[in-house]
Amino acid sequence: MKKILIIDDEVNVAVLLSKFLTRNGFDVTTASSGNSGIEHLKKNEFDLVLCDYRLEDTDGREMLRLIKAQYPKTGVIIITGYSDIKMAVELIKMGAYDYISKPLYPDEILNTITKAIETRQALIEDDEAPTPVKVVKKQSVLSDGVVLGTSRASKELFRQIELVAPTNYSVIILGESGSGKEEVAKSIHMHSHRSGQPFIAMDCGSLTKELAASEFFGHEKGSFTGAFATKIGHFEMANGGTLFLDEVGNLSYEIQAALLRTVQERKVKRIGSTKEIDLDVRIIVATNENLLDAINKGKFREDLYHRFNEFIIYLPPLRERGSDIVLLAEYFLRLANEELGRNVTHFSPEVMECFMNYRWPGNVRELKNIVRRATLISEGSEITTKSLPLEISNYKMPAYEYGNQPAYGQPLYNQFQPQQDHRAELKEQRHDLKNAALEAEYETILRVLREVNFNKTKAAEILKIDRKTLYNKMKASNLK
Ligand SMILES: Nc1ncnc2c1ncn2[C@@H]1O[C@H](COP(=O)(O)OP(=O)(O)OP(=O)(O)O)[C@@H](O)[C@H]1O
Repeated sequence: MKKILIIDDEVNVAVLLSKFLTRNGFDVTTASSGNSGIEHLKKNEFDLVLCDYRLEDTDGREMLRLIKAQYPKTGVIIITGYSDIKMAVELIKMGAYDYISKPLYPDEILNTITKAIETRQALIEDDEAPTPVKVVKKQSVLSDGVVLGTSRASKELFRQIELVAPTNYSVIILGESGSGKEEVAKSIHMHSHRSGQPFIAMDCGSLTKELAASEFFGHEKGSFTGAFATKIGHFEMANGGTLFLDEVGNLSYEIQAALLRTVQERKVKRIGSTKEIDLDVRIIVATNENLLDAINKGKFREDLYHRFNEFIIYLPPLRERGSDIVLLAEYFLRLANEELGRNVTHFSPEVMECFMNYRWPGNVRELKNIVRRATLISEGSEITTKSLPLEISNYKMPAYEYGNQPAYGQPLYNQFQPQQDHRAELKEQRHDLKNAALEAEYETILRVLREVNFNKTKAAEILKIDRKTLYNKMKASNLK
């Protein structure tokens, strides 16, 4: 039986917790002060200590320091009366397994305790003593296939990811389309203690009203016409891990209400089932629209917004990320070479200058795409301006933005230089009809996306397809 020590000077809380944990199969000891807690620690070996932050004779930080020094394999969870992200991060860095704030939810406590004990067990088996919490890697370029960038904006972004990742806070990521919001969400997940659990991404923009509930909560076979088989919802799939809701502002008001209930109660019921499933899911949402505006217009629920708004990350557009453009372009060139079996080694200085000047309405997604196409159609080892679409190679910055110095070390690119569009050549490489049709579809989608600044809702309208179809086509042709 696993042994837990509760240190809390609020006797009612200690008694309630002790009864609840005993009922759930733990061997519980309580102490009403730091000193008596220390006495218990000297006499018995505990798997876990649940320690209140404010104690009459000491505080949670001191207790944590002492336990980590003298009983390094005992897990510590700190309980506080209010939620404070800075303190949470500090305690976790000092070696606390987690930090929970009052009011205490039984399921949350049980989940956290179980995980803390499992982690301790793994540590004992590996015969390792250090903190079970993963520390975010401090490298500046690549982590998990994500270019972290070296611009000031990227460094600040990284600092925020590092701050929030180890906590259980819900996060809102704000940023233009294609700026890398999903990559940020993945980084948060990968650097949290949930990294071994699923990361499930949902594009809320492509959910139809009819299917949304089923996608979120799942359904039982036969629960409505068309429910031919049991379906597991995204909440259930993400259990233990992170659920990422992209373009959350597009959800209907009704589904927002159901979402709020699920998040508050931490339980989910498949449609057509009476069985409640306990949930331990961290939620990260992303949006490229102003949710406060949506709240004012009655399109987004304020209570749901506050549930999500425990931490906000603003992701700057690519045009504001200076040196990152070079790093990203070089990274995408490597990816494209691998994917297409090419050996293009570098960009000409003029290309880099175009990249630095262009406004990138489609952000990182557009850059990735442009580099991939240029790699495909380039003839030698260098990507020159001939391989860029005219709108990029001919892009001229407004004079007030341009300044007098070349941006990338070499003479300014002459915008009147004759341009050759190699897309015709690319088409010639495609011999069969299916590829030609796909190529034409790709060109049309890309052109429309550019026209509407990569707004997928508008693009789907112009292309006369629904958002889900657009989303799938973008994914299939590597535009996503
Ligand atoms: N820092 C990065 N490193 C490597 N690839 C990146 C980075 N940021 C974005 N990308 C790539 O750019 C593309 C767009 O990124 P992502 O889907 O995360 O953007 P988004 O902001 O979520 O877009 P949307 O608003 O349209 O959902 C993806 O292919 C992604 O892999």
